[in-house]
Amino acid sequence: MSDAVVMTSVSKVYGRGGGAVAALREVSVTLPSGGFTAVMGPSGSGKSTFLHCAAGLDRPTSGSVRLGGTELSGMGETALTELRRERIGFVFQAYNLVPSLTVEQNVLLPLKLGRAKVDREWLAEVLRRVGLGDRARHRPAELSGGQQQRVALARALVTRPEVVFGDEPTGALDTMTARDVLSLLRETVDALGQTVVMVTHDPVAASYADTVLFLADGRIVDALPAPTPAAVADRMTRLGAYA
Ligand SMILES: Nc1ncnc2c1ncn2[C@@H]1O[C@H](COP(=O)(O)OP(=O)(O)OP(=O)(O)O)[C@@H](O)[C@H]1O
Repeated sequence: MSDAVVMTSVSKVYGRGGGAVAALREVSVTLPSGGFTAVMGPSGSGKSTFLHCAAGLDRPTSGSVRLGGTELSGMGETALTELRRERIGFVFQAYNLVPSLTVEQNVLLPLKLGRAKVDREWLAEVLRRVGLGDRARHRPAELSGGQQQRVALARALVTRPEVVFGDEPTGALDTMTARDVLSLLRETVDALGQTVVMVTHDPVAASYADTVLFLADGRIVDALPAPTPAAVADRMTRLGAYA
């Protein structure tokens, strides 16, 4: 397995002087290509900061982040924006769909913005995989929350990104719908070899991953392969997350 993301001694400090907060402290980790990694930890442990630094949405204060061999630190804003658009997919808790556009137009948005050619066959396959093959001309308001998140996932996949990053992608969904979306993420890893990195608070959601990384106070303190919901919840309890 090659490496999708390699972080070396990544630190992130917000603010300065007495009010400075160290959100990440010397984090070094390799996220394997074709793997599904979940990131958990107590509130304020640095999960979002980790995801944002790994995905080039935020810059570390020090350390190195490499995506498929490309060093992100030192890249200019324009190059970084282009890299995110072409090589990374995002799924957030809020679906961030454009209400006036159809499902298909929303999914095609990253390609239009990047002036990239549309591969109609791949578009059809992505829509079919997320179960929206017959909804291409619908608008977001005509869809359920779970369906809207599946549109967001299709939009993330359409550029064939090296990594899909999810920040609480199922946070706004009810339990059954969340499982649907998680199964779909799992399937993109198993069937398409997609690399997925997801921040979550939910031990059940984390159990869909190959490995769970645990953050505490800005450090990776544990990694759990082949996670079960019970094992994840147990580690979280030991980190004091549910105290
Ligand atoms: N823009 C910012 N300015 C200052 N401090 C920040 C900023 N963003 C995050 N922090 C601080 O950095 C630390 C890590 O925050 P982060 O959002 O990464 O944690 P998290 O684990 O994602 O938390 P949660 O689970 O509550 O979303 C926290 O102490 C937070 O208050």
